Amino acid sequence: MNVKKVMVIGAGQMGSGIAQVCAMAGYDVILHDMKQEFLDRGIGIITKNLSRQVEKGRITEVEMTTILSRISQSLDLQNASSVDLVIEAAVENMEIKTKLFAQLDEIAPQDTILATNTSSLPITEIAAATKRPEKVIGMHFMNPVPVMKLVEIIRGLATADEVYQTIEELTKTLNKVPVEVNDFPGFVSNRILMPMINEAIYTLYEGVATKEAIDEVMKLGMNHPMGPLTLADFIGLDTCLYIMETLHEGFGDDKYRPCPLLRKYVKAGWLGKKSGRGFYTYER
Ligand SMILES: CC(=O)CC(=O)SCCNC(=O)CCNC(=O)[C@H](O)C(C)(C)COP(=O)(O)OP(=O)(O)OC[C@H]1O[C@@H](n2cnc3c(N)ncnc32)[C@H](O)[C@@H]1OP(=O)(O)O
Ligand SMILES: NC(=O)C1=CN([C@@H]2O[C@H](COP(=O)(O)OP(=O)(O)OC[C@H]3O[C@@H](n4cnc5c(N)ncnc54)[C@H](OP(=O)(O)O)[C@@H]3O)[C@@H](O)[C@H]2O)C=CC1
Repeated sequence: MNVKKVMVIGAGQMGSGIAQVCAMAGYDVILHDMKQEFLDRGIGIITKNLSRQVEKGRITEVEMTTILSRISQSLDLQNASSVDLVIEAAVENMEIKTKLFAQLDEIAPQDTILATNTSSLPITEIAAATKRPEKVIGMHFMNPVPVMKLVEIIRGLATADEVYQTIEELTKTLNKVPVEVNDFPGFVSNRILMPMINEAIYTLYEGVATKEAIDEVMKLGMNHPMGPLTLADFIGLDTCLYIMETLHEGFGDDKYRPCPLLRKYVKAGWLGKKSGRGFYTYER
C-alpha cells in the first residue's frame, strides 16, 4: 500500500516527535488532539526542534517552512476519513485506546492502517476493538523520537503480512530501524527497561542511596546516557507506572509490582519533566 497521508493522534511528547519525523520524510500529516492548547504545545516543540536543525546548518529556513506546511492540525477525529495511516500516540490507557480505535474503524477508509505507539499494551486487544484487526499493528517509537533510531514493530495475532511489510518499509523511509517483535506485555524494550527503572526506584525507596548516586552509578558504571531516575522523569512517571501495571497484570508475577514510591509520585501529580517535577525539578 502506498502511504501518503498520516494522522497522528495525541500531540504530546511522542505524538509531536512522530509528526515531525513523518513531515521531514515528506508525508502529509494531520496532528490531532483534544484541545487547541495541546496542539499549540506540540507544534511549538516541533518548531523548536526544527529551528535547532536550521541553527546547526542541517536544514535551511525554506526547508523548515516546507516541513511545517506539511503538518495540519485537527480537533475532529472525522479528519481520519482522508488518511492512509493513523499512528495513535494518546495516553497509555487501554480504555482510551480501544475507544479511539473503535471510532477510527468507523471513520477511516477500509484500507487505512491503524497503528498504535503503545509502549506496553496488547496490540491484539486494541485490534479486537475494530472490525479490521488485520490492519492493526504496533509501531513503537522511542523518546526522543527525532533522535532515537529504533521502532519496535509489533504484530497482533491477526496482523496481515502485507500490513507488516508496509509499516516496515515506511519506518525505513523515516530514517529509522524497524525491529520485529511479538505481542507480549511490554514487548522487548519495556519488558527489559522498565523493571530496571522500577528497581532503581525501589533502591531509592529503601534508602540504599540518594537519587543522584543511583543515577551516577548507572551512568558512569554502565555507560547509560541517562541515569534510570532521570530517564523515568524523561519518559513520564505516569507512563512508567502504566507500563509496570501492564507487566504486573499481563504476567501475573509479583516481580513486576510497581514501587509504592512511583505510585505516590504519580498520585501527587509529579509526572517528571513534563509536569515540572518528578525525582528532580525542572524549569518549564
Ligand atoms: C518508554 C518507552 O516506551 C520507550 C522509550 O522511549 S524508553 C526511552 C528511550 N530513550 C532513551 O533511553 C534516551 C536516553 N538518553 C539519551 O540517549 C540522551 O541523553 C539524549 C539523546 C536524550 C540527549 O543526548 P545528550 O548527548 O545528553 O544531549 P545533547 O548533546 O543535548 O543532544 C544530543 C542530540 O539529541 C538532540 N536532542 C536532545 N534532546 C532532544 C529532544 N527532546 N528532542 C529532539 N532532539 C533532542 C540534540 O539536539 C542533539 O542533536 P545533534 O546531535 O543532532 O546535535
Ligand atoms: N514517553 C515515552 O517515553 C514513550 C511513550 N510511548 C507511548 O506513547 C503514548 C503517548 O505518550 P506521551 O507522548 O509520552 O504522553 P503525553 O502525556 O506527553 O501525551 C499524550 C497526548 O495525548 C492526548 N490525549 C489523551 N487522550 C486523548 C484522546 N482520547 N484523543 C486524542 N488525544 C488524547 C493528551 O492530552 P492530555 O494532556 O489532555 O492528556 C496528550 O496531549 C503512550 O501510549 C505511551 O505509552 C511510547 C514510547 C515512549
